[in-house]
Amino acid sequence: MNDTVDRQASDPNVLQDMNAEPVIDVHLLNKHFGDKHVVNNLSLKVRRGQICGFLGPNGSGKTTSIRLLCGLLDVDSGHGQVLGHDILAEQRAIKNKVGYMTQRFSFYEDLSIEQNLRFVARLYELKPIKSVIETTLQSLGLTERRHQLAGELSGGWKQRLALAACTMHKPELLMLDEPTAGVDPKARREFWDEIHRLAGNGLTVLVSTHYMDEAERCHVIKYISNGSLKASGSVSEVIANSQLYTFIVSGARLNDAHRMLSAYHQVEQIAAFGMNLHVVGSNLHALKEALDEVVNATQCKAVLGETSLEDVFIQLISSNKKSV
Ligand SMILES: Nc1ncnc2c1ncn2[C@@H]1O[C@H](COP(=O)(O)OP(=O)(O)OP(=O)(O)O)[C@@H](O)[C@H]1O
Repeated sequence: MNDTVDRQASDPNVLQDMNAEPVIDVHLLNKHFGDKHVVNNLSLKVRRGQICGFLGPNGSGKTTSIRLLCGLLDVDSGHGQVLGHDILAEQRAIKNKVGYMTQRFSFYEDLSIEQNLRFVARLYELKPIKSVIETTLQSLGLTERRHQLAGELSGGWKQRLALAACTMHKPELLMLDEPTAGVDPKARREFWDEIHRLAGNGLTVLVSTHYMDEAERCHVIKYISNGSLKASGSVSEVIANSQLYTFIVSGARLNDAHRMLSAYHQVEQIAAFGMNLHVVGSNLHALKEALDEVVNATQCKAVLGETSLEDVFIQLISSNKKSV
């Protein structure tokens, strides 16, 4: 394979303009529901054309933050701009320029793709309606299925219809809330190819996901927990900043190695991956000491590997649980 293409595919930042103007630039946002502090001093900056992955455990406040940024919910405090509009005073202007795909995007199942799109086009008062629908059908490869009922579509085609519906008014910012939950890997890959194509044309995308492979396809990621930003940057920056070390352990007595390693406090994570164990810790010296003892006792082999984004997230989730 061509080296340049390969490098660009694995590092989306190669294609990024880090000097592009910020599309989301908000500071110290807070939102409570009753006595629950759901968004906690959250500051975010996302630049034009970036695909920003929004990650965090269930209930960490991703959906609520997206709704604050879209202008669908009022912030309790904080300030900033989305697409150059004040998030406190100009929510209507923001709503008009944002495409929002909710977690459970719903269609009229007994209407066709085309009829569903016509319904959305009327809501947005898009004109001329016929050509808007034709262009949308064409750009998302839906033309041949235009008469198919939405209720009969597979998960992947439903997502494509949802994407068509939330991009047909030509938003400048797309907010996608777990858009591919329950969609098969091939359809997810196609969906992400489409997201990259849209971003390549200047659309900015904020997308929440629990899938690590999707996080790795983002230009930047923001990890939140309890409504606060805990990690931010490109995938490689977030991994490097975690200062975690990962050893790959293999051998015939893997179960014994697992059991023994569990007793060491310096071993912060152990996870089985096929025929190997991934053993993670933040103190390299102490981790090596533990591994030396276990390797001697079990005749297993331990080699320093690469820390994955998943290792980092598991660490962030567990460290947050300990501090709560
Ligand atoms: N309208 C509401 N009223 C009261 N509590 C709410 C409301 N909306 C969200 N919450 C609570 O706020 C917290 C954050 O929810 P939110 O949906 O923003 O998290 P999330 O990170 O998107 O979660 P998930 O990954 O599960 O979708 C949760 O505890 C949720 O129950």
